[in-house]
Amino acid sequence: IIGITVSKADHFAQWYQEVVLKAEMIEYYNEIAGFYILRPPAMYVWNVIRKWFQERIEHMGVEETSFPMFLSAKSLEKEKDHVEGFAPELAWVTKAGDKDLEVPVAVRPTSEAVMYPYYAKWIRSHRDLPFRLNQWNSVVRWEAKQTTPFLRAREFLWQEGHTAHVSEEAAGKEVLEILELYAGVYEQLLAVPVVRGRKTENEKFAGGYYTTTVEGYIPTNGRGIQGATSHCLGQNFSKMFDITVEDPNQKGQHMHVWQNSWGLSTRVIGVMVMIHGDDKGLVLPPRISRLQAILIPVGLTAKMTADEKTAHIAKCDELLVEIKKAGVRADIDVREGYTPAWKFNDWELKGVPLRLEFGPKDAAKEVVSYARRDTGEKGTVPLTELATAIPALLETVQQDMYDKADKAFREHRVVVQEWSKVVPALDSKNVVLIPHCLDMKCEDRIKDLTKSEEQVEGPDGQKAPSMGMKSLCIPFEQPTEKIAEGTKCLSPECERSAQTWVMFGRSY
Ligand SMILES: O=C(C[C@H]1NCCC[C@H]1O)Cn1cnc2c(c1=O)CCCC2
Ligand SMILES: [Mg+2]
Repeated sequence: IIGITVSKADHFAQWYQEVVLKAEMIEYYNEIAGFYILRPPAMYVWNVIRKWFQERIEHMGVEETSFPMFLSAKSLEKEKDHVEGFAPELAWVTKAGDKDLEVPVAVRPTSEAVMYPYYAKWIRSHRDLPFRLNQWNSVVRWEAKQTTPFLRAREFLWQEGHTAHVSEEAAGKEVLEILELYAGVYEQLLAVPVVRGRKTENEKFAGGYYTTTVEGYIPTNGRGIQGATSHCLGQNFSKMFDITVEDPNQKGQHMHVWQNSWGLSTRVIGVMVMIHGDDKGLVLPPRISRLQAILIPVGLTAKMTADEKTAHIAKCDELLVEIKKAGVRADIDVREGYTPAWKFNDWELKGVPLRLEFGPKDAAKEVVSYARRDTGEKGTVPLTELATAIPALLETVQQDMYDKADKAFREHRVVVQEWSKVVPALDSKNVVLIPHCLDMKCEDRIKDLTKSEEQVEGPDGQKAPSMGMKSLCIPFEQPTEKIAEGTKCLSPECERSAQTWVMFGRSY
């Protein structure tokens, strides 16, 4: 095994591809471009997320469903106004065997059009509300852009929640509850800080009413990245699909239900890899790592007799049993023919949060030596304290990983009130908070005005002029700095008054 051949700072895109491959999270599906195989280390992360999220939405009263993966052109027709933008991404099945299908069917890119005709059938009375279904599945979007593992694939795993409510308030409450769960997936499981906010009109889901989002930050290139979205659809889809109930407030009247839809995908794994990884490879937060600690016997030199070696390994096995009994997902590496140094590199590449070493010297001192994967810090734990010290150490790693990422994001989230300072801030890997008018065209112009000649390596590894900045969100938590009365939108071409602070940045 050779390690990562490029530095994260200098060749981020290549570094990322090598890490996900060599840490055995991903295999390229070479038959067809844009598809990836998720291997056990990645599926383990996804399953921890799924269990955590599933338990909490069940607690909210969301039930699970499974709809067909194909949709008819007819039902897509209903969404035509906002789907046309997406049409190029639709994959179609036109034949079965050697026979053409009478009517071609599309592979679901998302399931609104699949599900909502049945919502119209099932939801009749306001007593059926709130109506809440979620499905865990995969969707296909035939991306034209360069694909990359986890972040942009032509098929990805996600969950898609689709709910119906009697009022805008009830829908709005759930939008935020779900958004907070998405923030929890990032902050509590992946040790990734996110900013919660609302998408601007430019960036929201076109078919919806408003979009709330959790936004991440990649320190290596200073880009923002959308982490997950929770949309209020308003009554747009219930009008398209005629989902009505009798109006509880007006006898004999019917009302269109208020709907939400919310999704989180395997993209979250890519975000975690990009933020925490280093030049030795993957760095996994303990809470989502299949293996939290790897015990490596050391000091088994030629001087030791075979019996002494056997006795030492037996002692290691005892320690492993005790560590696992304490709830730690641990294993031992007794592979023959590999040096401890080789093993250290291999497990560092795979991102195991804690390495434990046990040799004759440790045995004599009645300690286990450890090395943290996130900071490299080394130390020892008395054999008598394994059951408490190892879990505590893992919790410290989890928290320290979060704190480090949170500090990096906070330090690179800067309030800017002079236009001339914007591009320099972006070029210094910041996202910016600027007073903005919220006009869509003004936002488009800002993207053009902030392209800079500086050649940087894009996600595809090619050098290109750095892109202009997009709005990432209107943060719910606004900067403490007030926007003084009469303040104008920061764009040099805009005379409108500023409405609010908007977070802008170069992004994925
Ligand atoms: O998928 C959504 C909205 C919604 N879908 C359900 C989960 C939450 C949220 O993503 C938006 N969207 C994105 N991308 C596409 C479509 C689309 O509707 C439809 C056509 C193909 C590409
Ligand atoms: Mg897309």
